[in-house]
Amino acid sequence: MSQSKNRILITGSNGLLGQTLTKHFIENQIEFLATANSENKISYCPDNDFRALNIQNKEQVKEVIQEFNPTHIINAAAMTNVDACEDEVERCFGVNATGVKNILEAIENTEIHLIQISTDFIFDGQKKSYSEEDTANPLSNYGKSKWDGEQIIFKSGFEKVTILRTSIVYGVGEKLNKGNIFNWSMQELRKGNQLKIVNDQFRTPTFVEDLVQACQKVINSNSFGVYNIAGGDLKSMFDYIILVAEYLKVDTDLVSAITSKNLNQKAKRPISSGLIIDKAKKGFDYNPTDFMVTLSKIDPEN
Ligand SMILES: NC(=O)C1=CN([C@@H]2O[C@H](COP(=O)(O)OP(=O)(O)OC[C@H]3O[C@@H](n4cnc5c(N)ncnc54)[C@H](OP(=O)(O)O)[C@@H]3O)[C@@H](O)[C@H]2O)C=CC1
Ligand SMILES: Cc1cn([C@H]2C[C@H](O)[C@@H](COP(=O)(O)OP(=O)(O)O[C@H]3O[C@@H](C)C(=O)[C@@H](O)[C@H]3O)O2)c(=O)[nH]c1=O
Repeated sequence: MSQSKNRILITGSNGLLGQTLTKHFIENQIEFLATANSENKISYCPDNDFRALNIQNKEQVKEVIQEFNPTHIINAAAMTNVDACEDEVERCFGVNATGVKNILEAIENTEIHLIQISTDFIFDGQKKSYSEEDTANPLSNYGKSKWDGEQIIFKSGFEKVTILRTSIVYGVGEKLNKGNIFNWSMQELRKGNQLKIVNDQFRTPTFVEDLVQACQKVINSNSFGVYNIAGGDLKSMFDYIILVAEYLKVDTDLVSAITSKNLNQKAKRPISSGLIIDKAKKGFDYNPTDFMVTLSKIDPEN
């Protein structure tokens, strides 16, 4: 399928990934329809290219897909507040699992390629790093609901599906719901504020533009199956925020190490959930940007 004939439907277009996908498709003149639960929050997305879509609404999902008739759907819609998912269980599973079911039912008997975005939080963190073949054992409702979403896909037997598992997605967006640790820490450290950062959560954070490039490469190469898409380095969040301080050339003593117990987050999180990205590197030439370079890209002073 040639790229110019592609018509991409984005769900969750108001989120960080959804916004960055929208920007990419506008810049590359690729036909798209941006959809989100609430009104269009993206200043540069024309209202003509946007439709409200709640993926929990089965009929609405069917109607929008039939009308737009996409070649690809990128499901970037999710309830991503991990702690809120512990309290709002119905919405969490409704969006993250039933939403996926609704999309799958709407594309039954079509040639539409679904790209589903999933998470490192399907793992329990007992291993340091995870490949696509490792066994899931989610610790939180958020992780369970995203794993349910994956299982609905596996059980459907659909072949034109790609699951991209990613971790701590960061970048620049407008009016975002989910706070972003790197943008936030950059802002706080510049003001000279002291930060307490966990030294017992090890992650492979993902620059959102790398994730968008991965989606485009999946589309170009017709890659199906499960792929990990993340940054290249597994470090504790403390070590990552020290790098932010070094980038800013501020005193690294502003960053103090705490443990997850002190942070007192409601949902249980994996200790180490590194994602091994060799399959995507080999499969479609995925190549994440160096972390320090990504900091200069998200820096509002650049
Ligand atoms: N952020 C991260 O660190 C990580 C994210 N992921 C996954 O990546 C994907 C994108 O995440 P990200 O962009 O950061 O998430 P955001 O929280 O920034 O955005 C998610 C979007 O989903 C939309 N949404 C929520 N409920 C519904 C619904 N019922 N119907 C339609 N849209 C809905 C929201 O729309 P509105 O604003 O209109 O309410 C929101 O804009 C998600 O699948 C997430 O699980 C995976 C690993 C890490
Ligand atoms: C705000 C804050 C965060 N942190 C740490 C905790 C955590 O490891 C990291 C990011 O914090 P968050 O609360 O945003 O992280 P969290 O909600 O755990 O992020 C997760 O989001 C969902 C959607 C995913 O799918 C996961 O991949 C993961 O990215 O920073 C501190 O150590 N100190 C702080 O003051």
